[in-house]
Amino acid sequence: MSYVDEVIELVVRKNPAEPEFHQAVKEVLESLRIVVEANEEKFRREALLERLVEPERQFKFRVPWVDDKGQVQVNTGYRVQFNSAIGPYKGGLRLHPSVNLGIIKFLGFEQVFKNSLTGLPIGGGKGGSDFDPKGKSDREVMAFCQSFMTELCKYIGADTDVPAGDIGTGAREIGYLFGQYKRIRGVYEGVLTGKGLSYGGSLARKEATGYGLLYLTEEMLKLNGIELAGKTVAVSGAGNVAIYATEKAQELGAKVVTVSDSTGWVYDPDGIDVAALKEIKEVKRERLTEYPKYRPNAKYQEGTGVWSVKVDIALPCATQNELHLEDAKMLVANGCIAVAEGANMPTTMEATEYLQKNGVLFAPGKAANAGGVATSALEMSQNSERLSWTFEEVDSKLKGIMVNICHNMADAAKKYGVEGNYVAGANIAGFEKVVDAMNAQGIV
Ligand SMILES: NC(=O)C1=CN([C@@H]2O[C@H](COP(=O)(O)OP(=O)(O)OC[C@H]3O[C@@H](n4cnc5c(N)ncnc54)[C@H](O)[C@@H]3O)[C@@H](O)[C@H]2O)C=CC1
Ligand SMILES: O=C(O)CCC(=O)C(=O)O
Repeated sequence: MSYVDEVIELVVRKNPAEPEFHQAVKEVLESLRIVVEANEEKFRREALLERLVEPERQFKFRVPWVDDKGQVQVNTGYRVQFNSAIGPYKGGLRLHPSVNLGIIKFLGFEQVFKNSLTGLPIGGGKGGSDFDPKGKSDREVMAFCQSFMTELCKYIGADTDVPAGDIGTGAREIGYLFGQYKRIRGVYEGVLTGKGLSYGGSLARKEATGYGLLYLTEEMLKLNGIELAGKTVAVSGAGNVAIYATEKAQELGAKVVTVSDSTGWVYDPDGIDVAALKEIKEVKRERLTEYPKYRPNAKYQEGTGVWSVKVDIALPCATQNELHLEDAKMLVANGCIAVAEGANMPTTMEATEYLQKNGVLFAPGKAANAGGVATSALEMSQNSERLSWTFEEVDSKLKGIMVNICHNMADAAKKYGVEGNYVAGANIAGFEKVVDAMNAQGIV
């Protein structure tokens, strides 16, 4: 059995009931086959792949808090510190009822390669809880965040592990978490990113993942002789990534005609009204059922359906495994030319293969959504030098980083004889730097 297959089997055996983690490992290792085979003896002797798929450390803890009725609630908290070869652990905190250890591990594993691709000195980690902020009062969210940080603060710090937002963790949650860290540890430091602008946040971090996704998409199209302007786009999700992806796509001359949330989706033939979307989701925290009140031509429907619309470009920006083989078939049949992942692992492996085989340009999440964590690293730099950069400064650095990532993934694919396979290119380019740093640091 090949070394890659042995390690995939080991991961499944050692981590049963973690299907998302298996999926992420398979996707990465499959595309590293060419590189691993060329170095098989050395990698095997050094157990390189076994070390890559085993987190350096992981924490699981109780999070008790009191709800508005005086009832004690108990959630489970997680932080997985996956790999620190190239810098302090870095990655978001997800607050969603579906969170379990396997989900956090898949996200942490992806983060290692994504962070490497940014070219910045950040290792990979991820955390979160099965707490659901939806429908909770501000006081309840604060009570949860304070309890969560009371435990988490023992394991993180500006030079060790720097969490940030993810699904369910936005500016409000980051504020409560930061306040509790400072109160317990007594240090004012850049221990979290995605902070508010009045206490150490960076301009453009809020916009960064969505904007970065469009910078990379535009560059990928350009490499293939195609223009973004004038294209029709389907976006899924209606959270942080989806909102700013929609905003930037329209600024660059494309038309976004869909968004979705966990209960339904909107089709707006005139192009999504970003101001209305922000009002509904960021200000009022309402459901997308409200959208047609702002735009009478738009249609709201329960369930899923964004991938059935005829578009040139699809940007999945909601959650993992939201774009299946049947969706990929509809996109191809409707003439879609490119898919770029704003979310983490939103496309199933079968769907990805189908899209690639049918000539659709495919940018994987670890490259396409790296703008968020890259700008978090820029926030860390600003915190270290106690300075704040302008929006334009951060945005132009972000754009440079995304254009670089695009070229690096394209070049790596070409170098290894799989030109145009950006999944392989991104995995290889991310892997090479991590391996180089791991090798230099001995067997750790
Ligand atoms: N916020 C960031 O900077 C980054 C986020 N990501 C990824 O982007 C994706 C979206 O994250 P955010 O926009 O930050 O979160 P968010 O909490 O702001 O928005 C998530 C959106 O996805 C929808 N959603 C969540 N679970 C769903 C489900 N099971 N079915 C259908 N819709 C669902 C929600 O209704 C919401 O509209 C996630 O995969 C996240 O890991 C990746 C890189 C950075
Ligand atoms: O900004 C960060 O540190 C983390 C972003 C994140 O969680 C991700 O890239 O998936």
